[in-house]
Amino acid sequence: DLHPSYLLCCFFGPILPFYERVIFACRDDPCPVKLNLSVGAYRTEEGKPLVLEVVRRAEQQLANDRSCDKGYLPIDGLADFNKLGAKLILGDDSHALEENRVVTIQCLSGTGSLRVGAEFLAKHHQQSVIYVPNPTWGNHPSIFTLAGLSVQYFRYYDPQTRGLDFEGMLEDLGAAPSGAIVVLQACAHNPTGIDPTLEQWEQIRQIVRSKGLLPFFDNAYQGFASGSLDSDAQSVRMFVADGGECLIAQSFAKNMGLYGERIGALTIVCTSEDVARKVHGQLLLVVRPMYLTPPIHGASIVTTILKNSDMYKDWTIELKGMADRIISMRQQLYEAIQARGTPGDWSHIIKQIGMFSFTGLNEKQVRWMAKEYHIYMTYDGRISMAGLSSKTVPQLADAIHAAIT
Ligand SMILES: Cc1ncc(COP(=O)(O)O)c(CN[C@@H](CCC(=O)O)C(=O)O)c1O
Repeated sequence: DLHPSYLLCCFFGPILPFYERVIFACRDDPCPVKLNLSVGAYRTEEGKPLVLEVVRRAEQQLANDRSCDKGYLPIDGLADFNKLGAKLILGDDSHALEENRVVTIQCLSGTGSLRVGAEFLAKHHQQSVIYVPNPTWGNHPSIFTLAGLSVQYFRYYDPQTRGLDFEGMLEDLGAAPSGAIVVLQACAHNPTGIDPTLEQWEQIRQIVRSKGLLPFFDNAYQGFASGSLDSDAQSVRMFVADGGECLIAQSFAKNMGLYGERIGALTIVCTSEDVARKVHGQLLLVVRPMYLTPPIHGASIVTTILKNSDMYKDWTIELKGMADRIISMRQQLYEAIQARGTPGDWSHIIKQIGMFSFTGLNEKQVRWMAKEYHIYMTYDGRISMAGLSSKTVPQLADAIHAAIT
């Protein structure tokens, strides 16, 4: 009576990526003070998931609206959601929007947006090679491979400096075949927490355009990195402003706390209105046999908030509160490590941005910390800063100090 996953492992190798094994190890750990820093989901100072107040108000408004029903949405989702979501990432003054060169369809959060975009590209784009950062979000290779694309990597992280390997990145993008697709994380890079500067983004844009590469932005953390929706959209808007094509996968999981509502959107910026119309038709042919139409509730919440200026403002305040708490956790952890005199330069903890910090701890140290200190992070040394609190910072700093010395 072998567990099904064991059988599958026998035939297909370990079906659980390393971080899911970490999550199960943490779940099965009976220690009352265990600390789970492995999943990119926001937690409050009390360590609890957060439902934004503005989300609760939007849901209340929807519940009271007797005209709301639970009928099928169109294949491309809630029209108002698509329109407002596109403006959120592209900006109110986007020329691409004014020229009707933009196609946006509601998808199943960021992951679904990436997958639908990948399936579309596998079917219609002349190049099936897709370049992703090394390292990148653990799910990217599977999403693109299963869609039929061939995954390659470009250098992104320099373990020596614990910073961006910018020269290596430019060199690898420069060597990519013309037409290749390039995945760019718009902000708050997962797992490194390292983002290019605006000047570096401009150099990336120039090489992408000059080589005729197709940018596919993964915009999972807009507003969550800096606390500003517009600042975190600058990389995307820089590319769209030049009139070229790009794809953008959008998620409201983190920035609106709608993880389980699975609400996101795929936007494709085209070179003309006519191409946009044809792309829209082809996207419907991808979605219909995949999941027919997307879910209504999450889209209704987001639309209610984005449509109402007071709710939108309240959302930006709560969003900045989440981003600021994470920034404060970075500062507190850095100071606690410094106070312990832990060997090495730990300034990357405060230089990195967004949900994650790439600590530089190796797998052996990570496993030791799990065993001896009941602290769980992904084996590549990535910690979710959102999982920390002022109370648990000392526990982590002690564990890091012990693992290093
Ligand atoms: C860069 C990036 N893109 C897309 C997603 C997918 O988000 P959606 O919920 O589909 O909108 C994540 C979530 N990565 C998190 C959470 C989940 C997971 O990977 O198991 C993480 O890396 O912990 C991400 O980090």
